Amino acid sequence: MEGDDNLAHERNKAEFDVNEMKIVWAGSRQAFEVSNRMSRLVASDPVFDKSNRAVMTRKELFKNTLRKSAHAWKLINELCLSDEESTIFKYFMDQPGFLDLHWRMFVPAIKGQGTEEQKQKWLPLANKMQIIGCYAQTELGHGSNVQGLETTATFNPQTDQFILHSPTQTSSKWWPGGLGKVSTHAVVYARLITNGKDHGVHGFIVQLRNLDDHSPLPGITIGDIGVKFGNGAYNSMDNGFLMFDKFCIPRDQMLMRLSKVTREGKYVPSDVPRQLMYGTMVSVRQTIVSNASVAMARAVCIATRYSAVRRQFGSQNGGVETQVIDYKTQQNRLFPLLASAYAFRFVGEWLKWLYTDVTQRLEASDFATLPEAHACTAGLKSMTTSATSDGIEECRKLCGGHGYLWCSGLPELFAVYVPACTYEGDNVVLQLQVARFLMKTVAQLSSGNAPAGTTAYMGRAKHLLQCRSSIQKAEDWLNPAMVLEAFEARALRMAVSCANNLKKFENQEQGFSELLADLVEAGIAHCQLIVVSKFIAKLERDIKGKGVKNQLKNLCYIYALHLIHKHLGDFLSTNTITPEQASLANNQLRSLYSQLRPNAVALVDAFDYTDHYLGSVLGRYDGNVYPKLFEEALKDPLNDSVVPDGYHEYIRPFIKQDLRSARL
Ligand SMILES: CCCCCCCCCCCCCCCCCCCC(=O)SCCNC(=O)CCNC(=O)[C@H](O)C(C)(C)COP(=O)(O)OP(=O)(O)OC[C@H]1O[C@@H](n2cnc3c(N)ncnc32)[C@H](O)[C@@H]1OP(=O)(O)O
Ligand SMILES: Cc1cc2nc3c(=O)[nH]c(=O)nc-3n(C[C@H](O)[C@H](O)[C@H](O)COP(=O)(O)OP(=O)(O)OC[C@H]3O[C@@H](n4cnc5c(N)ncnc54)[C@H](O)[C@@H]3O)c2cc1C
Repeated sequence: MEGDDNLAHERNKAEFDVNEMKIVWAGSRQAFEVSNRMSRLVASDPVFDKSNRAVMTRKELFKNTLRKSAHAWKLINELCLSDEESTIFKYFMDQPGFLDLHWRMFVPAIKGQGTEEQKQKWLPLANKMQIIGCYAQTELGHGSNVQGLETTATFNPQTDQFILHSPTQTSSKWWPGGLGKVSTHAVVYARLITNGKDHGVHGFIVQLRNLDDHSPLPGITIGDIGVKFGNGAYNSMDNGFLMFDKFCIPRDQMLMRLSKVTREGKYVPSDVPRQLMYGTMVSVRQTIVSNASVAMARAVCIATRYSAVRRQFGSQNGGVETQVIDYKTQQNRLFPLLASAYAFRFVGEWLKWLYTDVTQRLEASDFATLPEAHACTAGLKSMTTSATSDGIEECRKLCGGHGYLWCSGLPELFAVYVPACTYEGDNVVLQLQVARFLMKTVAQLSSGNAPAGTTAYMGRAKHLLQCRSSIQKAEDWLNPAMVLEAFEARALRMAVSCANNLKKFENQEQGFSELLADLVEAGIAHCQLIVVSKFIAKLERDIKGKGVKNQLKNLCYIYALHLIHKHLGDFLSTNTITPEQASLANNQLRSLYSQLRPNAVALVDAFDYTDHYLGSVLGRYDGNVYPKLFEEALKDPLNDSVVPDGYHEYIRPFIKQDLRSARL
């Protein structure tokens, strides 16, 4: 059977309304319409071609990214795209570049931390891209430890200026995207010093380059930090370094919405939590969770379509071979990833709601939910990006040898995606923030304060610490209350176990250091509970379309039960479930895989990705894999000539045994 016949046959088997599922995936009919229109707008424009990124030199790749960015900006203006449309348009451009940092970090940092006057001055320039900005926080010596940054901003009352200085090599800014070659400005984080006193890290708007000829301003040393992981991939981004040599900026360029420095040099501390200074990171972490679902879906779409096209073994007497998607091992690796894509989508929707809610509360000076918002954004960013990076690599392996080809789309996707485990907060460091939050919540349980939000379940500690799962048969694992209770009991017991172990240490910080590995596991268990509970909550909503809810139910329970299987040690060692109940979960999981199987291709079609966005020969909508693999191979520059360059110098001497003449 040809690839296109295979996929047509698969699509005919679907038991649900794919068009309605597309709307559930997008979040609303309007969101679907925008996403569909923007992705096709990008795909139809030859400037956004991505086919030769792997064979471009770094300079070509970078210049091509500038070209694409300029073209995108022109189209956004000509077509008067809304903010929502242009964000999605840039996303489907699928080319990491300075635009990401300008719009996702520089502009939000000014919006969140600038005074009204500062916003009035800087935002119109940034919104029209008359200035281009980046987010310069990380230094050569410190990234995770923000309080350890070394760059100084010393107030000089004589000139009413701050003097920015990099006192050591390790204080050089290192990593900011868009800094190396493009940005004219940056929000720079530096230690504020007034009257010889260090007030800790604060944000400043700093001009870096001359607006006439783009040269660095005197007192600024700047450049790109060099080639990063993978061909093409994130190398389109100019991650940069920056050093200040007593570089002066006016006092009104300190971002002063939170704390201030007066004309006399008096420091006026913030009367709101100083952590609001970290607000830009919280906002980006929230969007990274939604991005995780998109990246996971992309890899899964490629692996699912290819697994339906690919056949190996199983033929008798020359008949058709088995589609590899029919092997239970393939399903056991692939279907949980498909379920994870949907799970991350829905938890991303919820996190967006939570972030909007906390933002509104902060505007009304209600800071009560800030710790929860920080823990959720940090923990879910960590958990979903780790799972997605691993998932993309698993999808590559699911595609066998061809998955290793650049044109499968998976190597580049992995290389672009994997730094999400590090940027915007290292995943271990962020998960430890969740653990701290959990330890505080557990410590307060005896005080009578009922925990709220995502830790509300801890308020039922008495029950959850001693309950035994009442699962008796495999179908019981489709009972949402029973599944939730298992995840709640496991998460609470792991957190309480850490808290009890902490008590054994006289010094709590030392205890925390000793128990770091267990604390991370407790944080992950809590985050997995959030994802499962938000998926279950989604099922309780009104979901339209023939068979759509049924498919989502299957995906939800596949997500939950595969986690039980993967983290069985946690569930058994906390006595949350018995080995027999674990075995029933496995039986149910197998049954769910069989139910999902005929719908697998339609479930990835529901992502509505264009072939342009997928960028994969293996994941093509028409399944026409083999002829296109040949076409791609023939395009490789090595195939430009039949006899390769270097033959006469380095191959012929071997064959003719005249190695003395080889130019080694
Ligand atoms: C195939 C081709 C595909 C192409 C695809 C192209 C698509 C492109 C799309 C790409 C999308 C992505 C675009 C984004 C690009 C991202 C670029 C990355 C940018 C960066 O990385 S910026 C730098 C980020 N840096 C960090 O995240 C640093 C991490 N460290 C910290 O955040 C903090 O320092 C830490 C570790 C959380 C806290 O440390 P600690 O020492 O405890 O800190 P403090 O003393 O300051 O704080 C103590 C107290 O505050 C609480 N806290 C901490 N942070 C927050 C917060 N943000 N909000 C609220 N509260 C906070 C902390 O919990 C403590 O509370 P206590 O109650 O315990 O006192
Ligand atoms: C592609 C990319 C783009 C980036 N873009 C930007 C940008 O635009 N702007 C910007 O300012 N920065 C940017 N960064 C920097 C990024 O935010 C930092 O690299 C990140 O915050 C991690 O910090 P680090 O590099 O100091 O890691 P480190 O903290 O040095 O981590 C090294 C190891 O130590 C472990 N570790 C560290 N602290 C602890 C702890 N307390 N407990 C247990 N383990 C610990 C970590 O888990 C990790 O395994 C970017 C980075 C990358 C890779």
